[in-house]
Amino acid sequence: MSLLEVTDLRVSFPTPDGVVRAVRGVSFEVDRGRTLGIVGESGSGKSVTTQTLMRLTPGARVSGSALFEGADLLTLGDRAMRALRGAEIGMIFQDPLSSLHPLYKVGRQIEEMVRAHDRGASRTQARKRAVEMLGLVGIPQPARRADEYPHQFSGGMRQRAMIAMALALNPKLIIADEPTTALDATVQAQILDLMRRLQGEFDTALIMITHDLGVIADMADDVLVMYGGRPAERGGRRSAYYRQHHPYTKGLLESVPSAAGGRRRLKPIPGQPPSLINLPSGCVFHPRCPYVMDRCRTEDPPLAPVADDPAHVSACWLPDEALGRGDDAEALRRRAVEDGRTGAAARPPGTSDTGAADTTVLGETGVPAEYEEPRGVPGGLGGEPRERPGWEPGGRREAGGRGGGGRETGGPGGGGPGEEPGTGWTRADGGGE
Ligand SMILES: Nc1ncnc2c1ncn2[C@@H]1O[C@H](COP(=O)(O)OP(=O)(O)OP(=O)(O)O)[C@@H](O)[C@H]1O
Repeated sequence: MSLLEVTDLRVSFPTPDGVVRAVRGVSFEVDRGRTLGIVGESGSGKSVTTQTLMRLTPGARVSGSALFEGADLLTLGDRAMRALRGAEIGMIFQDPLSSLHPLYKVGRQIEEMVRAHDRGASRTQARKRAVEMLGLVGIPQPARRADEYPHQFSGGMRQRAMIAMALALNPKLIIADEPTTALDATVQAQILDLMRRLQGEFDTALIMITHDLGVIADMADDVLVMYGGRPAERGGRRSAYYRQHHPYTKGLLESVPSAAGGRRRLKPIPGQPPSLINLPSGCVFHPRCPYVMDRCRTEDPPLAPVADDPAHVSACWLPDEALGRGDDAEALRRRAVEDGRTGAAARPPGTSDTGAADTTVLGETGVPAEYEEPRGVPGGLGGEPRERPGWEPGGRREAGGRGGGGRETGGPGGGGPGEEPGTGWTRADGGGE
C-alpha cells in the first residue's frame, strides 16, 4: 500500500454565482521517498486538491477518499487530524509568513510546534531541536538566528525556516505549494536542492505543487498535470517530458522558456482556463486545443492508459501513438484531426478514474483488458528510469539513484552555500521507516 492513496477526489464550492467545481475526479498515489509533482495553470485545482487532504477547505463539498497509511483523511475526526497535521504531514507554502507568526521569534515557533506534538519534550529539548533544524536547513549561526523574528530573515532564509518547521517533527509526507515561486532563481535553486537533499536523507514523500515545469523536471518522480479541475495526464517524469500525450501537457512544455530552449520560440497556450462554474462541453480543454476534433466538443475523454504504459494515463481522444514532440507524432496528430473532422474515432473509449460512466471490462491488474500489460513488465510509476531531461531549469541535480529503502541522496551538490547539515540531528523514530 502506498503512503498516500487518493481516489476520485471531487471538491466543489457552492457560491452565489453557482457551484465552483474545483476538483473533479483526481486520483494519485505517493510512496515514501518519492516526489509527485502537480502542475497546471492558475485555477486548475492544484491547491484545492492538497488543501482538501489537509481539511483546509471549509464549506467545500468533498467526495472520494484519501488514504494516508490506511486512514481516510477526508473522514478522520478533527482531533486525529490535528495530531496528524505537522507531525505526519508537513506543509510548505509560497509565503513563509503564512506559517511563521511575525511577532514570535523563529526558534520559539519551531519549539512550540515540537512541544505541541511531543508533550514529553522539555523546553530545553525543544530549543535544541529548533536550533538543530535551523542549522540543518542552512541558516548560519542557528543558535543566534533562532532568537530573531521572521522579518529579520531574508526571503530565502524565511523559506528555509519554514522548511525547518515543516521537518521538525519528521513528517512522512510534505506538501509544498509553490515553495519557491516568490524567490529569485539562485535562491530557488538552493531551496530546491535543500528540499531534495533533506527528502533523500529522511525518505520523506513529497507533493510539489507548481505551475513551473522546470521545478517538476528537477524534482518530481511522477507528474500529475491538471487542467480545469481534473487530471489531463499522469505518469512518470519521463512520460511527461518525452512522451507526453495530452496537448495541454505539450502546450505547457512549449510555453516554458527553458523547455523551449535555444532558438525555439516560446508558444504560450492561447485562450484562458475554463470557468469552473460553466465548464465547456466535451473535453474541457477543447476550446484551446490545436488538435480539436468533432468528438472533443461533445464527448469528455476518460483518463485512459496510453499505449504500452499502464502507469501513463491521459484524457485525450488523440491516438495512443501520438506521443512526444517529434515530427512523427505531430503527423499522427494532424492525421487524426483530419480523420476526426470526418467523424472517425481516434482512440477507443477506455477506463476512467474520473468517476465517469465506465462500461469497460477490467483486466487482472485493474486496467481495461485491452490495455493490460503482460505480467512482469515494469510499468508502475516507480518503473521510470531516473534520467534527467535535457534541460535544467531549476538548478543542478547530481546523478543519484535511490539506495536501500528508496532513499535518494542529493549528491555532492546537494546544498547551496552554507547548506551542509553539520548537525547530528536524527529522526525522532531512530532513523528508519
Ligand atoms: N473557498 C473557495 N470558494 C470558491 N471557489 C474557490 C475556493 N477556493 C478555491 N476556489 C476556486 O477553485 C479553483 C481552483 O483553485 P486552486 O487554488 O486549487 O487553483 P490552483 O491550480 O492551485 O491555482 P493557483 O496556482 O493560482 O493557486 C479556482 O477557480 C478557485 O477560485
